[in-house]
Amino acid sequence: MFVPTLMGQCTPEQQAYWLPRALDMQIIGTYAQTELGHGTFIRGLETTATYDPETETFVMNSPTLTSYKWWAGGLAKTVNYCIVVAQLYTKGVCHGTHPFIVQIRDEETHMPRPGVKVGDIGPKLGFNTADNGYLGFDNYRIPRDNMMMKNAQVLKDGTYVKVARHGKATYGTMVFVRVLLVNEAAFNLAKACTIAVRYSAIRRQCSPDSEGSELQVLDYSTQQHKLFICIATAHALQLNSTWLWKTFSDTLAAIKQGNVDTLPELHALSSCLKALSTADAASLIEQCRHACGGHGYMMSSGLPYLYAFVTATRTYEGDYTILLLQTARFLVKAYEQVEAGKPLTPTVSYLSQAFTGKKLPWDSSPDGIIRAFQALAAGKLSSTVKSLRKRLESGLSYEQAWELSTIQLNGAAEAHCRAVMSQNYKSEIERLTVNSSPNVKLVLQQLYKVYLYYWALERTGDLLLYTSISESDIFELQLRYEGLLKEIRPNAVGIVDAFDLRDEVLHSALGSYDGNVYERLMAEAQKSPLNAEPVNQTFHTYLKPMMKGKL
Ligand SMILES: Cc1cc2nc3c(=O)[nH]c(=O)nc-3n(C[C@H](O)[C@H](O)[C@H](O)COP(=O)(O)OP(=O)(O)OC[C@H]3O[C@@H](n4cnc5c(N)ncnc54)[C@H](O)[C@@H]3O)c2cc1C
Repeated sequence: MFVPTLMGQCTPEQQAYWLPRALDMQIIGTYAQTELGHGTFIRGLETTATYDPETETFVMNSPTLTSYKWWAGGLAKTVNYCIVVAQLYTKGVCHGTHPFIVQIRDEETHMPRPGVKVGDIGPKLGFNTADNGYLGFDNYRIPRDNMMMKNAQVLKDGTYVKVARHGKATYGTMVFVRVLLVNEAAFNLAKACTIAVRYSAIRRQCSPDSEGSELQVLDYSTQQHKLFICIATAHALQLNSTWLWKTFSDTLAAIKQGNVDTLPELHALSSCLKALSTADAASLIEQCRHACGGHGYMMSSGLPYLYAFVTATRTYEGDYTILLLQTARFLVKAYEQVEAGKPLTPTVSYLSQAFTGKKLPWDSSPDGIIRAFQALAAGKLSSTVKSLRKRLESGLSYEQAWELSTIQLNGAAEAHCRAVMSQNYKSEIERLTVNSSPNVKLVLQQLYKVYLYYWALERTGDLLLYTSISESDIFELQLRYEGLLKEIRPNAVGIVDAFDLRDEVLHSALGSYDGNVYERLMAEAQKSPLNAEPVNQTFHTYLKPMMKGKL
């Protein structure tokens, strides 16, 4: 976030000074926005930057305990500079939050500068090799030029000037980081499925008949149900991240031509894709861990580390719920546009279905299922808007009615995102496999079908509400899904090998290419410090005295 923010929020002159220093690692920086007391509610941040025209400096202060910056990566011990988001005061007026470049440590001695209080926030669920830190200021002065002045400036005499431009630059940093996160979710999920699928081919457990040999656990239908959706989702997320990047580039090109119409759609898409991809990846990595039984609980499996890493991405750079609610705001506006007979942008054009007054006829083909997901999203949105309006009619304010409807709004946004992801996944596979061999095409089609069937079966209640699907259709779909798992099984190891992840990258005793699971588990166990001596001191200090009744 440090470098992208320098790119997005600095004037060209500021960039010319700061970017080379950051890119050459002459300075190391982080992005400190979140405080002990506020994360999501950015307007509630309490750190202040008060301009003093006498010295042409900003005076940074942390007026309360809750105003301390909290969480920034590398802040505790590593970085010497920091982008700090603070409430800007000049001429006695608060102009809201703005970013500042703040030197927090001496460039030679690395000592914290006088007036800067910096430290480590302590152990976390994961990320324990990152020194996430806290930061407070006591009348700490920074030069006026260190305000990042692309979007607003404070002149030497303290006059505040807002630079009129639309949010292109801010969108740039935000969407860039979200594309990275969707991509990273795909990459980490691919690692987890490689580990779990390879291990499931090595692991044998139980035998269907008392005489027969034990089965590879990958042969069990329930194991395939746990794992093949993980492979399909890793593909879906990867393809959606490249699609999002392309949509972003197209939007930037349109903005250059003066057309900003698709900006709200891009914002809505990047919000829900970040939310869903990080949440799906985290829960499916946990599913991969379940699929590896007890050994999956070992740190040496690599899975706990992957889970701890990815589950944090659901929270940072926009919490899951908050991002879905942002998408929901866009969807409600789109719904109102359909009502008013106005045209819609491409990813929401399906919403017009909500106004037909009929259930969508069920069609179990892949395109039919995608249309059903769209009908489901349109139906959910429509009933959410009804709830919202009912609450407004009862005399509540818009914000009160909105708040009471947020559970449904989140559901509608999730359904919309699932429909978008499904559609992109299928169309990207079709586009990319035009010249592929029939066998490659077949396998990739099987995987997107797994994704579609899996989510249709997960949402049968909604499908019954918004499409004409019947009990026998669901029964039929379930059988097709189970049949598909059996078709994928012979290729499962080959498909995860195709992620082409080296052992050094997987870092897992269970998932190495050679399949020497038990040898590697034992070798890792030997590294435990407890195995360094035959008798541990605690025996003499505590156990023996207790056993001999002499404690
Ligand atoms: C590993 C990690 C690294 C991080 N790195 C950085 C960093 O480098 N720099 C930085 O500045 N920050 C960083 N963060 C902080 C991160 O950005 C915040 O944790 C995140 O923005 C959420 O804010 P919060 O923790 O204050 O949660 P809160 O905003 O307090 O949310 C708590 C709960 O309340 C819900 N909630 C909040 N507001 C609403 C609302 N209006 N409506 C409905 N529900 C609501 C949320 O959904 C959530 O469930 C990091 C966090 C983690 C975990």
